[in-house]
Amino acid sequence: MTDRSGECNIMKLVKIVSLSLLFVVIVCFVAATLRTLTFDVNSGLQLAHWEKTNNIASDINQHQRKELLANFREAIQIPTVSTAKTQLNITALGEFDSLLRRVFPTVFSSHLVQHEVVANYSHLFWVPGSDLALVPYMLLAHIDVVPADENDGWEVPPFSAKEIDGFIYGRGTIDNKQSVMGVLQALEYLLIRGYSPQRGFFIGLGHDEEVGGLQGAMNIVKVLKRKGVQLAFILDEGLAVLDGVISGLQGPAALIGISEKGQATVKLSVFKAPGHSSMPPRESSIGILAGAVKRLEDNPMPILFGEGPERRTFEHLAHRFGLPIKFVMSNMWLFSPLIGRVMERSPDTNAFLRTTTAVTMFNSGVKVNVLPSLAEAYVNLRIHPAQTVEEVLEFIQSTVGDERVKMELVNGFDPLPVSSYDETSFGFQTIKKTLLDQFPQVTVAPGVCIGNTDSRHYTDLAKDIYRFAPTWIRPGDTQRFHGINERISKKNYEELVVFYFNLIQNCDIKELPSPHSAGHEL
Ligand SMILES: CCCCCCCC/C=C\CCCCCCCC(=O)N[C@@H](CC(N)=O)C(=O)O
Ligand SMILES: [Zn+2]
Ligand SMILES: [Zn+2]
Repeated sequence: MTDRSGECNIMKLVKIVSLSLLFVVIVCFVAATLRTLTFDVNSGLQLAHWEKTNNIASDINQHQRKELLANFREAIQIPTVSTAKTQLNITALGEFDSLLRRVFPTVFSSHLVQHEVVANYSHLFWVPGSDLALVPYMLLAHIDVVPADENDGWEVPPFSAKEIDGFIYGRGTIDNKQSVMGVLQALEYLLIRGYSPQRGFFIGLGHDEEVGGLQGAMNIVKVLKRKGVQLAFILDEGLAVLDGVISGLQGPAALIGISEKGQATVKLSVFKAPGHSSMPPRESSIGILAGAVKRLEDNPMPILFGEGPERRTFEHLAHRFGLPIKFVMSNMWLFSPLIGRVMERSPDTNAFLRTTTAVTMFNSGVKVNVLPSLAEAYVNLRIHPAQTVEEVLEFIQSTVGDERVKMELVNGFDPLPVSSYDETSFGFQTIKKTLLDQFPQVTVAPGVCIGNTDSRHYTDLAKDIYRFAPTWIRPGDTQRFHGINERISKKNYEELVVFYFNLIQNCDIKELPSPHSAGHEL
């Protein structure tokens, strides 16, 4: 027996020995893997001497400022809601078509622009370039929005486009009418100012993205395939400029989605013979299913942080963290488990770490005194780039661990391929240059888009697909996607118009400048 103080000393000794051992293990691990500890993996990403292309200045006068905002507000006021594949608001989609033709008269009448309506409500524009040797690119956005119920806690009616403190509120303001209107407004102003492109480009506006894009995006892709189109790159909705969202990061970060997570919807069901509620069995179909769902929530999929391209995000951002986080972020190969533990605490950062499991529908029962025969639940999973649909299904089966619960894959697809983002990547570097010219304070990094986009249907047309719009997201804003009080500042909407205005002109360069030449830092 040791006395109380002896016990403490022994504990202290054990702690010291354990810590020393841990230190030795880490050092050995470092030596064994023969890797160099670093502070910055983003150094050297510098390009210079961009061919001058954007000769048309992007200044916006007072009249245009009013005009572009009025056009945007009208777009928000049209409830182009998609509820299910067969439940689209076609009246609103028709109205939206008329709005586009009315507020962008130059786009619809210019001899430089070819336009066709696809699958009744989607739009495809083609602006041929003067230099046929330059491979065209494509800008994507979607017209439809998810439903919005004023009673959920909206400060203003969700289709009112009302302004509060410099923000326009409404469904679609950040997902994704800001891009639809921003791209066409930029093209309208470019054409009015006499622009004609050297590199041709397409614009694709889907009308059913929120329910999978099976009509809009898929038919636009068919049209393009028939024409034999191949694209240099595609830019669609997705990630954004995050300002104050990543804790510890100095300054805002523009995350350009170079991939997007996969998705699976799984139906779980339990069947039991119905009966009188006065003689219930020990377990009901609802009880069995509730248990299965609870086990899924209690046992999240494993943290895979560092095993997919999300690792590159933090390596690119590392130099914008203070010590010691900077050191940790620069050496993800060693510290990713530690970072994962911290990031899983918040839903938006957790989404980058693992395949997420969301129980989104639960149905059963028809009457208070009838034991229901059937209980059904739908689980929506967003698949981390290092996993597949098949692996996710195996995980669900073993976690549920109850043969009475039937599992059925409703639909699913694996994570999308990773697009290039190195110094020779035309699309990535041109988007990045456009961003840095406009927002020099921003750090640009590749990222994984946690939601899905229409661009996933375009993989046969382009090797490089990017998911990004320069929408500024500040703390609290991530919940506005598909949530209440979706909004964008008037200033930010103007910035989007300017971004697309400059991006289109920047794409006219024949090729990227060679890396490491002196000058403008990317
Ligand atoms: C280190 C990272 C910090 C975490 C910050 C979170 C950043 C959030 C920024 C943007 C939100 C992502 C929204 C992506 C667009 C989603 C588009 C969408 O809603 N798609 C639907 C429909 C479909 N096509 O499946 C979806 O359900 O995903
Ligand atoms: Zn969207
Ligand atoms: Zn959406």
